[in-house]
Amino acid sequence: MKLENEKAPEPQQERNESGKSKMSRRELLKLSAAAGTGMFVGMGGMGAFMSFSGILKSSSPSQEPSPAAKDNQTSQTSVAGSIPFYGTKQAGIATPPQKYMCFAAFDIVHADRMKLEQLCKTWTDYSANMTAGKSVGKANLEGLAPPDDTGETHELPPAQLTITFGFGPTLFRKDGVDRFGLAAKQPDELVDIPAMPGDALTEQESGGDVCIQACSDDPVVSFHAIRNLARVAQGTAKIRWVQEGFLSAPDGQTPRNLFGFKDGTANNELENDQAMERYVWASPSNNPLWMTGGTYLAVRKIRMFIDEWDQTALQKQEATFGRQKESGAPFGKKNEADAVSMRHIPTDSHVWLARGTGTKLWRRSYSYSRGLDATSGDLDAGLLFISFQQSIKNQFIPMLSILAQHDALNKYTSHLSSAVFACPPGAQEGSFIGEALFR
Ligand SMILES: C=CC1=C(C)c2cc3[nH]c(cc4nc(cc5[nH]c(cc1n2)c(C)c5CCC(=O)O)C(CCC(=O)O)=C4C)c(C)c3C=C
Ligand SMILES: [Fe+2]
Repeated sequence: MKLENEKAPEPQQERNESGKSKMSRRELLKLSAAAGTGMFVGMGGMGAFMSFSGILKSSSPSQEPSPAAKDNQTSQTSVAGSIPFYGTKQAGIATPPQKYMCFAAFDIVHADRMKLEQLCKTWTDYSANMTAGKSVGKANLEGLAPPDDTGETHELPPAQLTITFGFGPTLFRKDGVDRFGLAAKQPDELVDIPAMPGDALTEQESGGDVCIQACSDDPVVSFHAIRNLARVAQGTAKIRWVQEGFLSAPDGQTPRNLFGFKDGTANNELENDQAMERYVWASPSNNPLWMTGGTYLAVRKIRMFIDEWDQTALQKQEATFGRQKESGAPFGKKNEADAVSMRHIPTDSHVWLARGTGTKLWRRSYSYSRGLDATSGDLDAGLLFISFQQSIKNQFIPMLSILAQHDALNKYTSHLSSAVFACPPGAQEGSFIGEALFR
């Protein structure tokens, strides 16, 4: 492979980077009862690496929030175990990953800009309530209409629920049509991912006008969020594709993917405001104003052939990633947090290739399982890969392209879904998600 002759960015790697119901779910339940109702350096122009400290933490209610989670605590009273929806940045991006995710891509089913705007208002209101552990809509206790809230979370705490919105390229222009008069506002960064070698994408499970990522520490809470946002959107938007995901790790440790490897380690290098500004948050210099404080989300549903992987020798597994399985340490090092030494890892390994691009992504991926693949008799499982970055064009696509061509991991994976979204900044109380886009 040609890249073997490339000079790896070794010196930089070697640093020691030692209608609004404001009722709580409980209150609603009591009322119901009373009523009798039950690149390689240079590729993206980003060669510098940031120093870092600390390790990626899985979430827990007692945990010190990340810088972005703090942003989201400025304008709203915090309920125990909750992450406020309102804030300068959307929650669910820099927020330490919760245990369960439900991700949905929606199609807007009409071309009425006012209805779209109204939906964004309603989604904002619903999201603020759900993230605070409250029910949505009206209770309809007289029983003549279905309750607005579907009810499955009534006694449950908010479980650190975050709800994150993104706008896809087709919201701005679809088949050459500017359905909502938003075409002029499409950011240059919001470009489609081109076809990659080895892609096995299906159109029905790719793209989408809007995405919603609901993450929490309770699978019912995450599902309920997407279900109720879809329910209230009826007639305006419908789910195009959806995927649930899970991850688990002891507090303070990096979760492992379904190949048994710690996944997310290198996010450490972005856990400081300077690095997040450089690699993740949209740069004001080349973005429309409405994206200030926003970022870009790339998602790939990637099947992992776990049956074949489980027949693969440990040495080969480790060489595929360039990290040790047990400790997560890079080759030639002892600890997970030790600096990667490029000369110790195979040039077709996942880490060598991803790191060699010279850029960084903020990854927030979840494992998924979809039962049995009836044709092969194998488990149908994989990774809903999600990353946030400043540029789809200069960070995500170049990296994906290198990986798609050369990654040893490709023998064990297949990409099934693909989409990109522009995630606007957070909404302030009294405003709504994406408001600046419509002004
Ligand atoms: C386009 C970007 C990436 C895709 C697609 C991707 C798929 C993918 N990754 C793993 C498992 C691991 N990835 C790791 C590191 C890593 N991966 C990417 C990007 C993509 N991964 C980056 C930018 C990095 C960091 C590289 C670095 O700078 O060191 C690791 C190693 C541990 C870690 O740092 O997280 C693992 C393990 C799978 C299984 C997968 C598709 C199914
Ligand atoms: Fe990866």
